[in-house]
Amino acid sequence: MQPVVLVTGASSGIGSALCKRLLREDAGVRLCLACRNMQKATATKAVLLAAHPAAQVTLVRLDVSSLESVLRAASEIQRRFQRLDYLFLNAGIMPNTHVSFKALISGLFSGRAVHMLSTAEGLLTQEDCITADGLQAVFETNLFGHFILIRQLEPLLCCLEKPSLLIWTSSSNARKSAFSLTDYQHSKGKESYSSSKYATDLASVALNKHFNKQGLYSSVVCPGLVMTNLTYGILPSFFWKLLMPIMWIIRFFTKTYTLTPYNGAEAQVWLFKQKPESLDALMKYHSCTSPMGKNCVESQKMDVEEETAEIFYQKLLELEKHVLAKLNAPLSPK
Ligand SMILES: NC(=O)C1=CN([C@@H]2O[C@H](COP(=O)(O)OP(=O)(O)OC[C@H]3O[C@@H](n4cnc5c(N)ncnc54)[C@H](OP(=O)(O)O)[C@@H]3O)[C@@H](O)[C@H]2O)C=CC1
Ligand SMILES: CC(C)CCC[C@@H](C)[C@H]1CC[C@H]2C3=CC[C@H]4[C@H](C)C(=O)CC[C@]4(C)[C@H]3CC[C@]12C
Repeated sequence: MQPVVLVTGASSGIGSALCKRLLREDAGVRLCLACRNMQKATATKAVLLAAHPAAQVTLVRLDVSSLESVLRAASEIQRRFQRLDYLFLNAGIMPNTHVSFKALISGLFSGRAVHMLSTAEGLLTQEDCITADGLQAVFETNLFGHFILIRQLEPLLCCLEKPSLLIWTSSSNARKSAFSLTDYQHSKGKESYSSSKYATDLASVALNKHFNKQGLYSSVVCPGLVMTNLTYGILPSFFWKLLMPIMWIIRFFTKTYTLTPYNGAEAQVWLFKQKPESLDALMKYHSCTSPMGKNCVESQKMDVEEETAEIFYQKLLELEKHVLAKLNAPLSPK
């Protein structure tokens, strides 16, 4: 039986490149693109089919920042498929981002310049907003909408005979100090992106603890710095034009400047080829690119305590109960 693969945020950037690469790896995969914008999704599907005319590619409408949309998409997916082998939790936002040029300039002359340029530590702040569900938008999009999707799709994901794999797109911008268990939606701070990506790392660790015995595994990837709509949104386009030659030079100092969506998807494609049971729950898998453009995957231990991951997981379950009750929806599908 050909594997069934669902990719959220497949309509552009890393998600779209991932879909192309998965079909190149195995033209028989049954790909489902879960996207909020069906026009963009249809265009991506057409590009995929142009390269692989016999491929099985379907679309499902999914807005991870709307719980109603997540529930609707989950029941549609359950209607279409009997199981899911890989679930790529890739959709994400980094809205209204400001760069601290003061921190950038002083950082460039410090011993931590390369670290700063690969993690953006101390450089970025975001203005977040509240969704129609009453949740912080970055938290709901990057983490919680995906968490509810997983919970709703449990019947398709949990099978002892044939394990399934969740693959979260995290970031090297994920930072423990940006996250707080008492404000896990990051309503009070200005680093909602860092916080939400650290939250994905915690969630992945906790999901492994709770679901490995049911045949479901979870992993985290870092695509590196990739030029996509998300990054182009940070600065005006003329700035990026000026910066591009510098970005290629920075590649000589760090492997994390993967720059193209194709390169950024390296770790996701690598995970697709691994046995879920063979992966280490506490590792993060990084896409890396050499100055000459050669790709590889490197693993690094996450800065996560299992106890914190468990407390956070219990908080997510509480929030799930609360929001589903508000929507009159059952906790898990029949
Ligand atoms: N670019 C980078 O340097 C890095 C990116 N990442 C992560 O990679 C992931 C992909 O981002 P990237 O490819 O860079 O950026 P893009 O903006 O190109 O892609 C983001 C994707 O997520 C989708 N999306 C956003 N919000 C929602 C939503 N509410 N519901 C459903 N889909 C949504 C977008 O849909 P639409 O096309 O409709 O906008 C798009 O397909 C993100 O999680 C990002 O945080 C991590 C590290 C580095
Ligand atoms: C090229 C430099 C001389 C100037 C560029 C300054 C900034 C605009 C960028 C420097 C570091 C960049 C980032 C680093 C990490 C990325 C992270 C992994 C991610 O998930 C999203 C994008 C990044 C935050 C990215 C954004 C632009 C920089 C801050």
